[in-house]
Amino acid sequence: MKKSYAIGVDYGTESGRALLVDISNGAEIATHVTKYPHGVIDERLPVSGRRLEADWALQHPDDYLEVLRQSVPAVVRESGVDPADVIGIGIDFTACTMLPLDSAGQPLCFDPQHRDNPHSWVKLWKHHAAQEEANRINEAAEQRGEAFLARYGGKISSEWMLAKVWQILNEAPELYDQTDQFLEAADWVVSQMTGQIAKNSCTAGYKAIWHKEQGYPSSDFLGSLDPRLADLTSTKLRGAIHPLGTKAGGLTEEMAMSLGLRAGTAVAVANVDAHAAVPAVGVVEPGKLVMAMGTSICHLLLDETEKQVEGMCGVVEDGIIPGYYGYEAGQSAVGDIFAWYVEQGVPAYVEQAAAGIGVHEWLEQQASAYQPGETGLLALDWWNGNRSVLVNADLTGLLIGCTLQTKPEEIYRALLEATAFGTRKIIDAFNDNGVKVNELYACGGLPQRNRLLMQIYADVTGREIKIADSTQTPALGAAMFGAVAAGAAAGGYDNIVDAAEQMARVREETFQPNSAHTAVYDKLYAEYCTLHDYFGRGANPIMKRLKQISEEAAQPSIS
Ligand SMILES: Nc1ncnc2c1ncn2[C@@H]1O[C@H](COP(=O)(O)OP(=O)(O)O)[C@@H](O)[C@H]1O
Ligand SMILES: O=C(CO)[C@H](O)[C@H](O)COP(=O)(O)O
Repeated sequence: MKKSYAIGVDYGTESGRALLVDISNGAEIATHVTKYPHGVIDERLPVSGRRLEADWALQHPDDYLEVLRQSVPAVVRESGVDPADVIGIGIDFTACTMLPLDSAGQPLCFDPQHRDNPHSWVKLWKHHAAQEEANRINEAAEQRGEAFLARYGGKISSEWMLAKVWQILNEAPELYDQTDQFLEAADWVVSQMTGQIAKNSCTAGYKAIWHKEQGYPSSDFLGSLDPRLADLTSTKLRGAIHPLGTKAGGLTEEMAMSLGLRAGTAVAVANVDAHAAVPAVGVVEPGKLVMAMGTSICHLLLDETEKQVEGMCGVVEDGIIPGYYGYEAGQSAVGDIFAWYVEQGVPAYVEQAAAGIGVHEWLEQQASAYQPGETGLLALDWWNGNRSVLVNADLTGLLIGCTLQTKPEEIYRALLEATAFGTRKIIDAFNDNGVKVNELYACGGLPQRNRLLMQIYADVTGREIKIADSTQTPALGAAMFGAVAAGAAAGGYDNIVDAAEQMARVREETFQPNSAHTAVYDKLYAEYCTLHDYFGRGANPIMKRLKQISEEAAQPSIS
């Protein structure tokens, strides 16, 4: 029987990767990673070298096209598959990662006239400089009793479209005026593949406060924030929004040539990275929490009903799997915290000792020798703010319990544990509000790299954790949506549930909680909750004040 293939392209924070899979069984035939040439732009703008303020995180849109140009031909070449047998392609992306476009659909930062303006570039999901706008949106929505707020856990995040758009309007009104459309980078890349914009319901629902029946927030509400925003959704956020699995179009001749595929190959509307991972681990029903664990963690869960959960990022009907309400929560930094410690925190002797195996691996080995609680350390995992349940990017990290005897591996262990406590907080919030979490599934880079981390998560949450078989789970999910966009008649699938049945897999080995460890972690978690509430909910916002003092002292030069 003739084989059909699909390609999934996963756009992460640092790199993009393409995965070519066999549609009949999900077998992964070839994969290729392209590091973004400009990486995360958080210090200086490309070309002009202009300095950025704290909390900025930008990207270069051409880096996304570079991933297509490099990684797609590479997987076709390596697999030896006939391009005619590649019937669908899907992409998933970090979100809200957004950019301003001109009337030809091109990024404003490509225009030499605008490129020295930081607001003309892609604002990456972890750009947190719109916290002021997020706070004002939340106050106004609460005062007016806006119904949408409850769907987002009571607070809109600075990571989202409206906060980012409003920051552009506030700080660069002339650039706002020059913008024809603000688009998720995910939708922009699809538009470059197909020659037309087809916005997806996942980013719109989770990141742009769009609702299937109610649409966007009213122009009355937006106008109350700023009269210039009143027509935002009918102008700069205009455009039909399509359900996941929809075919956005076919590859253009030019794109097909550059990718080494056939013109007209079905392209699916884009998806969010973490959300694409859910069907890729075979989760298509309630009760199973999927953790996409990498730089950050996104927690995804399905349920039959729409409930209010404190601090969740959002609940969107059909947002992950059609027919269910999809819930998202998250931690804004996880792997990033460990990376920070490895890069900024360890003494030279650790680097020397780890020379043969890598610093993460050495620290993991050493940290494994400790029992839960033995280090006497406790940390708050807010190195990049708190996305759930406090939804406050002004919060910062904390480590207590250090003595003159504290060792680097103990700090590393405390950081691993802190992120696990952050996840437990999220699980508790779901359970307490009637959205049941019975099983845990993990995917992303971390479960493959750090066994101690996964055991700590099992112990802290008291739950078994199943691990994705694929090392490229979001890309597999994106490829599955590519197969759905192609349709069963063309050799793909008619819906994502059918695709998941054939193409998804988890490993046989799971991480089981150790009940003695869980008992100790219960005590530490109670202490974590005390710190969490004191620094995160208390009337005394110490962390915010420290940030203000630091910003005043730094006197940034951005205009
Ligand atoms: N052995 C390790 N233990 C813990 N964290 C690690 C280890 N190796 C890499 N990391 C962290 O994993 C993160 C990258 O995760 P990955 O899933 O590959 O990327 P992304 O989130 O961009 O998709 C980085 O933040 C890195 O610091
Ligand atoms: O908010 C998101 C999804 O909703 C981001 O896409 C996500 O947190 C980025 O993830 P990572 O870089 O860890 O893959």
